Amino acid sequence: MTAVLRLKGIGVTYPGPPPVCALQSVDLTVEPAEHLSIVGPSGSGKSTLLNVIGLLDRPTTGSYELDGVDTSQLGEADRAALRGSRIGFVFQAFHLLAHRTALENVALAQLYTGPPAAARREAARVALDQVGLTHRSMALPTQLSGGERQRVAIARALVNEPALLLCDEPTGNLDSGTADAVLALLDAVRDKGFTIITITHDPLVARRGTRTVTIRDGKLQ
Ligand SMILES: Nc1ncnc2c1ncn2[C@@H]1O[C@H](COP(=O)(O)OP(=O)(O)OP(=O)(O)O)[C@@H](O)[C@H]1O
Repeated sequence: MTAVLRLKGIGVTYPGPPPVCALQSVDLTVEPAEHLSIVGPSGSGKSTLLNVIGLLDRPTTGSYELDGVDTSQLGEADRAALRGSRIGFVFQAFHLLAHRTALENVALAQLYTGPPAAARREAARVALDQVGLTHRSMALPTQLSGGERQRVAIARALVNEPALLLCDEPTGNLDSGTADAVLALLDAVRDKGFTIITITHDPLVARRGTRTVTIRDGKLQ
C-alpha cells in the first residue's frame, strides 16, 4: 500500500541572522489509517515540522511525498491546490469564519475541489452529520460551545475527504471533558480509515494515537 506521507532527510534552517537549524535529517513515513502523535518540548521543531507537512513552508533539504505526489517538484499554485484538496487542518483556535453558519464554514472549504454550490452544501451536511452537529448547522460560531466549534472545524477538515488530517493541539482550548469528546471523535474518524497526525504537548492527547514519535532539538527520536 502507498504511504500517505514520506519525508526523507528533511532539514529546515531559518536564515537568521544567526541561522537556526530547526529540523535535521527527519525521516518519517505514515501509512494509511495511522494516527501518529508527534510530541516534543517547546522549541523542539514541532511547528516547523507541521508547516512542512502541511505544505505551508518548504524544507531547506530533503524530499516530501504526499499521497504519491513528490511535492518538491511543485510550484506554489500546485502546492496550494494539493494542500486544499488533500490536507485537512484542525487548529487549537478553530479558525472558523465568524459571520458564517456552521454549514457555510464547512461548505466553503470545498472551493479548491470545486463542486457546484448545491453539491457543496450536501457534502457539508454529510460532514456535519458525521460529527453529530446536524441540529446546529445554522448556528454561528459565537452561538456554539468550544467543543462544538472544534467539531465544526473537524467537519470542515474532513469534507474534502483528505489524505491527511493534520491536527495542531486540537484540544488546547477545551476543558478536559470536552477535550475527551473531541478525541473520541478523532478515534472514530480514524476508524473510518482517515490518516491523522496530531502535534501536541499533552501526553494524554498523544496517547490517543496509534504511534508516537518524539522530536527533540530538531531530530526525530
Ligand atoms: N521564523 C523563524 N526564524 C528563526 N528561528 C525560528 C523561526 N521559527 C522558529 N524558529 C526556531 O526554530 C526552533 C524550532 O521552533 P518551532 O516553533 O518549530 O518549535 P515548537 O516545538 O513548535 O515550539 P513550541 O512548542 O514552543 O511552539 C526554535 O529554536 C525556534 O526558536
